Amino acid sequence: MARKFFVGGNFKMNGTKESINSIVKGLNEAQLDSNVEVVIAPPALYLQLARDELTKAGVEVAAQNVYDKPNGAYTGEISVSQLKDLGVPWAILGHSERRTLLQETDEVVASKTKFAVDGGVAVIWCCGESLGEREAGRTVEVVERQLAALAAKLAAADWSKIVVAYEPIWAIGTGKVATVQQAQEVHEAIRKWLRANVGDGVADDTRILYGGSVNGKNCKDLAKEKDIDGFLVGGASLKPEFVDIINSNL
Ligand SMILES: O=C(COP(=O)(O)O)NO
Repeated sequence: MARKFFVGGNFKMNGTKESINSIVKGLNEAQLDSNVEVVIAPPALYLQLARDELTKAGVEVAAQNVYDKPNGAYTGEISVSQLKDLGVPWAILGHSERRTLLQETDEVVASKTKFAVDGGVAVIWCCGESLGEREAGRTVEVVERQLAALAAKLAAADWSKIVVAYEPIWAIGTGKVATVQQAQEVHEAIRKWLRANVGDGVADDTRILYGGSVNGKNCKDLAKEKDIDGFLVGGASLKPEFVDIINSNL
């Protein structure tokens, strides 16, 4: 099955009602490649606004986190069932900023991912290594460790609700994008791991996104790589060039 190109916009803890309205309006009016699946992830406080204002076919909204328990006494957490109630079909989980700043472990991320998928919310699952791990030649080892923790929780059918995002921590927010070769090498290793440990169908069908200083200029060369199926974009998703990244295959 051909993998549909996928571009996610991770707004992180940025934006106001006005700025998010403006981004959504811009997407509603933009000429977007119809062969691309687009998901934007505003801060949780603005999910309803984005959901209600978004009219563009092929563009959905995502939360930036969920909790892995049913509704209840979990102050401050984000509920899967309430995302469904709001009509939010996606969540970004395991972002390196939550793994490092909030100490989310491989197991916590895997548990949240399984809980979200079981609750009907599809997941952009993030992985990636630190600069120290890359310099020590441990990139693939780290990503495989993260994948193994995820696979241990998932049933085979769950993978159809998962998009993998490889985001080298040293490229996030730094302007230092991975080279095409660096990115393709890790994407190829991820797909190889999926083939060996989950199966051919999941390996062939799972979109693997690259994230880390993607912009309107570097996206085209990255998009040409056989195992790069799209992007998870941070800073540039807040700018008009996000449309260029969505259209990077045109
Ligand atoms: O964290 C990122 C990437 O951020 P930047 O594009 O700003 O490097 N995506 O989730």
